[in-house]
Amino acid sequence: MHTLSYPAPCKINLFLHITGRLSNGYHTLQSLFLLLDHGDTLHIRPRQDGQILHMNPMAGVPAEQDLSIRAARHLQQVSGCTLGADIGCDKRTPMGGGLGGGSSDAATVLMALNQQWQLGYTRQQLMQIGVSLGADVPVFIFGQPAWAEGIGEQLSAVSLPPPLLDQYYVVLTPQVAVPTAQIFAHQALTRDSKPLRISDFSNGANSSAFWQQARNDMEAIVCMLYPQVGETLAWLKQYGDARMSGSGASVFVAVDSAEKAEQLIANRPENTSGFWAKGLEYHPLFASVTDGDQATQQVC
Ligand SMILES: C[C@@](CO)(OP(=O)(O)O)[C@H](O)COP(=O)(O)OP(=O)(O)OC[C@H]1O[C@@H](n2ccc(N)nc2=O)[C@H](O)[C@@H]1O
Ligand SMILES: Nc1ncnc2c1ncn2[C@@H]1O[C@H](COP(=O)(O)OP(=O)(O)O)[C@@H](O)[C@H]1O
Repeated sequence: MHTLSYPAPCKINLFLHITGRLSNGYHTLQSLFLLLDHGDTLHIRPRQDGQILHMNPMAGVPAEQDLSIRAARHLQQVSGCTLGADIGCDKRTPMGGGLGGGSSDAATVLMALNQQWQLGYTRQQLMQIGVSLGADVPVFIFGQPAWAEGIGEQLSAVSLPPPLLDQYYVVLTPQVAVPTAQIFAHQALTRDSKPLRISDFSNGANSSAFWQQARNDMEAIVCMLYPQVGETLAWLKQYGDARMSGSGASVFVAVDSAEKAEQLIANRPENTSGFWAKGLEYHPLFASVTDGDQATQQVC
């Protein structure tokens, strides 16, 4: 079989509230995830000998630790499949940027190999397989704008009002990698945000009242520990209601035209990388996974 190419879009968190901490150290949160039409491309070809190999490992990420390789090995293990895969990646999503690049790579590998190895797992099953690789993996398999609870894996589809889907998201990433675990572990992190109800969003997504109470609880700590993030955020706030995505370091703002987005990218502060993108209603691989309750029979 030939090598096939698959997109791995990035995400932004339109807001992120931390509502508590579990006994295993993980945090309960509420967030609104939006996938963007910008991201990595994975190149995947099945192997008959069962090996799973990375064709172009990234500097600083040994193949064994790469989430795309870990996803393929995990899927092989849980399915008992004897096939392997060659995996390559064109990396465009900044690493450690709060844009879920690694998690999206993992999700894309799970969806692609589910097809190539003819495993027949449903969306729900693949999401369960994905969550053990990272809290952010299921949302990419879910594949739609999502209201997230639990550790980020309990997902409900939300229809975003047209302004949120039609806008142009300008995303800037200062040259600093923020370790997610460090921020979640910080003693000064807000962990007691009052839970919102999904109906607050469904009824109020168009109102400024909803957005005034929707923040990113990790933003203050990240800006304190990594001043470049605070500076980039302050710059972007000149142009709208800018926020940080996830645990940073990326920050974003929505503008209403591609021209404005281009202008912001062209004038962005030194030592930042940037791109603009639009929100996705569906992950490009959404239709490749079935929603049925039962998996179809495995042929691997
Ligand atoms: C903060 C968020 C928001 O979308 O995204 P990123 O900024 O990483 O993209 C996610 O919750 C991150 O998800 P993900 O990056 O998959 O996290 P994991 O690999 O599962 O966990 C990394 C570490 O973060 C902490 N962690 C993660 C998720 C969570 N709900 N509570 C936590 O306390 C744990 O200490 C864990 O060891
Ligand atoms: N395929 C991958 N792409 C990006 N990062 C990866 C990948 N595999 C493992 N990692 C590791 O995961 C860390 C977090 O990466 P990433 O998912 O891009 O950021 P975030 O969790 O902030 O959204 C990286 O710093 C890197 O060490």
